[in-house]
Amino acid sequence: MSGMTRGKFITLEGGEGVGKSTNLIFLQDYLKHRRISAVVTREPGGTPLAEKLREVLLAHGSESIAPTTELLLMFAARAQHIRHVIEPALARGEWVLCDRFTDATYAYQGGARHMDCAAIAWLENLVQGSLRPDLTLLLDAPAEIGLARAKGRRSEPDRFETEKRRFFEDVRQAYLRLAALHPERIRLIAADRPLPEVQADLAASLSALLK
Ligand SMILES: Nc1ncnc2c1ncn2[C@@H]1O[C@H](COP(=O)(O)OP(=O)(O)OP(=O)(O)O)[C@@H](O)[C@H]1O
Ligand SMILES: Cc1cn([C@H]2C[C@H](O)[C@@H](COP(=O)(O)O)O2)c(=O)[nH]c1=O
Repeated sequence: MSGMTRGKFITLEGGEGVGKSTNLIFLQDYLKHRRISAVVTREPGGTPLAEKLREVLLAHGSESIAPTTELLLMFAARAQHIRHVIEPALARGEWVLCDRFTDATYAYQGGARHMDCAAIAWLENLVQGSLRPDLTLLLDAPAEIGLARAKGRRSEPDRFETEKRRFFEDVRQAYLRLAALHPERIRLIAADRPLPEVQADLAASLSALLK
């Protein structure tokens, strides 16, 4: 048996354009300065097959994707990601910084598509076993702020980004309910502030795990 200490699993969550990708890079640098190697990855995606599923999930196609199909594809991608990227990295003692994970499924498929949360919980147990994030950093901002930031960045909105405003408000409320339900794991961080302020809070949250 190896005496290797298992790495920590950190997820970043929040609605569209709140700053997850930007701040993942910041957190990777923060850890690097403390000599902690971290794998940065994302969902849906993170392996070649999971990235193909991401393309299917985000593309506009002639055939609409049923909510159940969407839910199952999210978990199919996650199963690959856990098996080929997340678990091996944690077992090697590396940290994993992941742009979205299962809280996104509760927020988008549960909160906004109104899929049954008990079904999501069943799939979560099937696909993840006992794997849960050690810490989740939830970036919170009014939907219109995140959508405006995302619009400024990309020319073509993806399948989710063309949903109606109500969808993103439901996503935000579902995330806030998750934060209230799991205060021991989820740190709520106001993302509608200048980046240095957001990053000071992120660093403080992460530093608690380094003690
Ligand atoms: N606190 C902030 N203040 C102002 N602009 C910000 C802030 N954080 C991020 N941005 C900018 O907003 C845009 C979206 O940020 P980013 O791509 O990191 O968001 P995201 O949450 O990863 O988006 P998506 O959900 O679409 O993947 C980028 O142009 C980024 O530079
Ligand atoms: C993991 C996960 C993601 N989604 C949605 C949320 C976003 O709209 C897209 C991913 O694109 P982004 O670049 O991260 O914004 O997928 C979801 O609906 N359910 C999930 O479990």
